[in-house]
Amino acid sequence: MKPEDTKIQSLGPAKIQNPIITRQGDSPGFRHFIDNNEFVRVNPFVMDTADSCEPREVTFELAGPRSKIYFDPTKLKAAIVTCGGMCPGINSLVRSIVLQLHHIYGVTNVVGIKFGLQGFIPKFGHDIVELTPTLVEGIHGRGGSYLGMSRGSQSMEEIVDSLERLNLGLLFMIGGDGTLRASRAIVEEITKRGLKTGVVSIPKTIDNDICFVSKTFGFQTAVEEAAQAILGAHNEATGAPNGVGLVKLMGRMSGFVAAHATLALTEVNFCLIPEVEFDLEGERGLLKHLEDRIRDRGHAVVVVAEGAGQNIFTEEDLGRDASGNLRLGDIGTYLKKRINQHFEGKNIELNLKYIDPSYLIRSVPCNSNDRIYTGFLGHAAVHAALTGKTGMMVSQWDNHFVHVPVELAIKNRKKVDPEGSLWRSVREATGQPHMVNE
Ligand SMILES: Nc1ncnc2c1ncn2[C@@H]1O[C@H](COP(=O)(O)OP(=O)(O)OP(=O)(O)O)[C@@H](O)[C@H]1O
Ligand SMILES: O=P(O)(O)OC[C@H]1O[C@](O)(CO)[C@@H](O)[C@@H]1O
Ligand SMILES: [Mg+2]
Repeated sequence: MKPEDTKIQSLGPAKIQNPIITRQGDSPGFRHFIDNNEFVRVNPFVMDTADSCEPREVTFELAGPRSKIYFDPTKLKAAIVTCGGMCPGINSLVRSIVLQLHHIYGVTNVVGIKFGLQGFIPKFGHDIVELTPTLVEGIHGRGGSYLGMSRGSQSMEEIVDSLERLNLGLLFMIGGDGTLRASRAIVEEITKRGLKTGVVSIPKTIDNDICFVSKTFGFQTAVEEAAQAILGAHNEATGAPNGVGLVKLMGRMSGFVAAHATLALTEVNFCLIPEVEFDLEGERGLLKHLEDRIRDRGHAVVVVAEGAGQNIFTEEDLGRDASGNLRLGDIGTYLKKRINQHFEGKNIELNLKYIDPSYLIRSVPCNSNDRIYTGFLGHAAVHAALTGKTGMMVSQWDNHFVHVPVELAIKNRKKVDPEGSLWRSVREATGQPHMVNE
């Protein structure tokens, strides 16, 4: 990676004194402004979590307030949109952005776009909501999404028409990889039209699959919920003769939720994720190992990420969702059927209990750590946006809050490295072998 790859796009020179200076004066804690040339060097070893992001010395622009800003806060109108699937902490993040805009910068004209990118398209008829501190006061304790979200492709021209019609100077986009791609397309259209509207994104996904983000907000809460399902599965498995608790967890292309939830309880005997191939049949297959485990210990817990074992369904074309994401074969119910058949065939009694917490892990209110985290992200996003930065996302990467060009974030998908320390820990905690027949 070259140093210019981490350079952040700007709307123009920042010439206005940051109102923090007049509002807060020269008080301790408010003295430090980040110089635009302040970059932090990140540990190249953490790169191994970002699939094929080369492990080289890399620096990112440090997040935080600048002494000069680009926008005049009294004339600025900003909007927030939340896209894709839900994630714990979305409301807390929206609140953090609104309060930071109002109280720290004096930007009082803030609106919320309802139901993701649909909200920009007039034919859907969604209202634009005025986001005031009073309105967002209590939303951080709520699960779900106050603004609503959606999938589905929308015309970039119509979206930017809306930005113009609404007279927006700033757009905060909260979403996953698809949203980051959409933000890039919006910035392209804005640039084509010569507009001065900034677009700053905040990465959101319980899958935790975005490059250059150590952990997405809400991930920790989702893992906590997933761990509850595993606890239930373990209780069921130990409470019946030859009990098997089978848990399916979200994780389309990356198995971070399954891997972390497995480590959270260490009651799991087999953890299956999209990044690691496994066979069902044969001497080294899952069924044989599960049978051995049941014979030895009389109970077992299996965790499967929804994107695992998709090679089984290659014959079926399940199509794509409205946003173009591949639809997955249902590995959970498939495994349930195949495990039951296997034990029936061997005449071994089996009590399999299937648990699919599904949307429960992402629609709950976030925990305190994720609330704190969304607070930091919201503050960092507002600081960056007011300075005139665009085409970027804020991120915590290698313990620093930084600015990452969207272009760089969407180059790859972050995945569990089958050769890395996370997967090694899972293997150690479960004791599961490499389940592929040679
Ligand atoms: N290449 C693209 N260009 C323009 N818009 C896109 C692109 N990819 C996705 N989008 C739009 O971005 C929005 C969000 O995308 P998507 O539904 O894939 O969710 P996401 O942001 O990836 O979040 P999640 O974490 O839930 O997957 C959708 O409205 C989708 O149509
Ligand atoms: O059913 P929906 O809302 O399209 O979303 C499901 C997907 O969204 C995620 O929660 C995040 O991308 C995935 O884990 C899951 O596959
Ligand atoms: Mg996505």
